[in-house]
Amino acid sequence: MTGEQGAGAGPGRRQPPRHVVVMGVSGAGKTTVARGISDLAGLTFAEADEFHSEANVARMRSGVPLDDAARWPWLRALADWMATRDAEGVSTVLACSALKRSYRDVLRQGPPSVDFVHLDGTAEVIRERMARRAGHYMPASLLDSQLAILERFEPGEPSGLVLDVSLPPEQLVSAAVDRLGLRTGAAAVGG
Ligand SMILES: Nc1ncnc2c1ncn2[C@@H]1O[C@H](COP(=O)(O)OP(=O)(O)O)[C@@H](O)[C@H]1O
Ligand SMILES: O=C(O)[C@H](O)[C@@H](O)[C@H](O)[C@H](O)COP(=O)(O)O
Repeated sequence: MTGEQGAGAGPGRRQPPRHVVVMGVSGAGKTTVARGISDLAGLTFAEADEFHSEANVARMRSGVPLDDAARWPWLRALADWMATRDAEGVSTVLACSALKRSYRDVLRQGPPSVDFVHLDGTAEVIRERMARRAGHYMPASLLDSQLAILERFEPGEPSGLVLDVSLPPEQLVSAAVDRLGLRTGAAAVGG
């Protein structure tokens, strides 16, 4: 599906594309929720993990956390991806850790506007999910370093939506779509 429908485009009533980043530590449910938003609201989905260099993936696989220097080119590539889709009139939803304010600010430099949804929850719930998840390069041992650097939305930062990871995925998806006003029908009517 493309973002045109999700953006509520109609003849003479074209809405600007929307860009949503579902953020949080590894295992929080970003991929699950971002895919659900894509399916429900018609935004084009991307997985930020797929933008990492081979060197970054090898580093995480070996249990060494990324540092800022390893993340800046990755974040700029993600911002560019959103900006390019925006220029095409396509709305997007990205699953991306975006753990620090400065990382989110790089993403905000891409398209004209970005909405963040933070999937926040306890280390216990997330650790248990990571342990059960099969076939992913990210070792559960890196969760501690992710939680240590996580910066929640700060005063003075453009506000974002915070959702509790312990809710079922469908509830998280519909809460995000409703609260961000992404429902295809609603957007078209409002358009
Ligand atoms: N809200 C949820 N409730 C229960 N399990 C979930 C929920 N969201 C995701 N999961 C499961 O937790 C694991 C991690 O989810 P995933 O979407 O891969 O997280 P992330 O992309 O943030 O690393 C997966 O096995 C997924 O099926
Ligand atoms: O900045 C980072 O350290 C990585 O991007 C990291 O945050 C991300 O979580 C991994 O790529 C694992 O992927 P998942 O978040 O999908 O588990």
